[in-house]
Amino acid sequence: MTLPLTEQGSLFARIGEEKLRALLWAFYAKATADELLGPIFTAKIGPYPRAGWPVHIARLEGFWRAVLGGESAYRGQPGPAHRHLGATGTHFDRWLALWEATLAEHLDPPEAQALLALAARMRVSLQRFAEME
Ligand code: HEM
Repeated sequence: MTLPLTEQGSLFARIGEEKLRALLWAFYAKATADELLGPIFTAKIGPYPRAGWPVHIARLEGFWRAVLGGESAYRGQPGPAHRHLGATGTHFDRWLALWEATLAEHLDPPEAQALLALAARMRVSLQRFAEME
């Protein structure tokens, strides 16, 4: 992403693997319980926290490690993964609201703010893919 590498590195270093993992599980607990987002996630990944969730969260952990400057084996393509889900701007608004709430519960304000800004920036291109025919 566009933060300088040193700053990204320090973000992952400051948060640490355990907090990042706990944050992701907590976020997808909220997302799957949400009346708007839940059905989309459940249809694709299965009932939280079983079915495909441990694998999906491990994948997202790799994604966020890469974004935050940690070591990562993530080689996915987040854009295409959002095609044909039926997700619109309303879904992305809700996603970001739940992300913001989870960040506030798990991280200190500077890290929370940084992870919110990163997701808000990525939203633009992910939503473009989501709304492709
Ligand atoms: C800025 C907001 C978002 C970010 C940063 C994000 C990030 C990601 C990432 C990194 C993946 C993994 C892609 C891969 O397989 O390599 C993913 C998958 C997925 N996302 Fe999102 N996402 C966002 C918004 C949404 C929204 C609004 C929805 C709709 C409810 C959604 C639904 C999904 C689903 C269902 C998958 C699994 C796709 C599959 O396995 O085929 N995401 N997301």
